[in-house]
Amino acid sequence: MTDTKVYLLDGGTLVIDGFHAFWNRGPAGELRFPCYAVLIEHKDGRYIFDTGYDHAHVMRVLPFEKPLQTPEQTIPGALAKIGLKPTDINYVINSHYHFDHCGGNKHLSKACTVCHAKELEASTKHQPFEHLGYSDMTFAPQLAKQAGKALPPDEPALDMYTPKFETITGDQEIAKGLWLLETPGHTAGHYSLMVELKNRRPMLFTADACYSQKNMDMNCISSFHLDPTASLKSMHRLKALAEKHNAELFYSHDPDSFPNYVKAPGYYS
Ligand SMILES: Cc1ncc2c(c1O)COC2=O
Ligand SMILES: [Zn+2]
Ligand SMILES: [Zn+2]
Repeated sequence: MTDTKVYLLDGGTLVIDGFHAFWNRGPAGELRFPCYAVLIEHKDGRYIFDTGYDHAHVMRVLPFEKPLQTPEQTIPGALAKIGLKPTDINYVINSHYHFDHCGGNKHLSKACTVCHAKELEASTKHQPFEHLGYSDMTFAPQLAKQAGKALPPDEPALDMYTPKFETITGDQEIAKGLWLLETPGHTAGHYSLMVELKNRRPMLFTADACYSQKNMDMNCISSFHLDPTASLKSMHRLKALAEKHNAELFYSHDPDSFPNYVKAPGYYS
């Protein structure tokens, strides 16, 4: 059996204010942080966990987040760096459907889509204050049309149901050693991912349940959440899971840790 490999695909950066990164703590001021996708080469297929943001979408809807993204930091560009095409991806799993985690889904036309049932529902039926988060609906054009949500005028729409769109609930081992773990609060159906590997400690990808090591150390959640209390509980769950499984935590938006992460074409196995 080929060993599972994990590639981190650099997706460029965005800017938010320090009071968004560290809710009600700050300090204020621009904080530029990384976005990335996780590619897992597994014996059962190629999985991508989160797909970063679409530059054109951010410039249209949230230009104040000052996106910086080179062609190599798009999903097609990042995959090309390791000799793959978007159509080589068999599964795309989103931790949640905020625009900075699903902007690249539209390229993955041959991938089965997997998400938490509550997250799919939230993508069109959410609180008014979540409208910016759920502003990129290119991962689910059919749902966007039904909900009267905007889609880009000038690009071919993905068929979200081809080859398959699957919703799940609860903690699930979706393939040997690939664990989706419920960490709600930031959004209704937020998932974190733990990958068990042959030659190193498990990798526990927090997604937006914890932006950075500093958030964890300060016991301080980020902003943009649906339920702050649940969000804090999920951050504590991640800390406990990391201790229980001796897993290494990989944060979604940590400008201090990200430079030390091995990025594609390098990989973890
Ligand atoms: C990076 C970022 N910026 C804005 C929002 C989110 C983000 O992750 C989620 O909901 C928002 O309004
Ligand atoms: Zn988010
Ligand atoms: Zn995010």
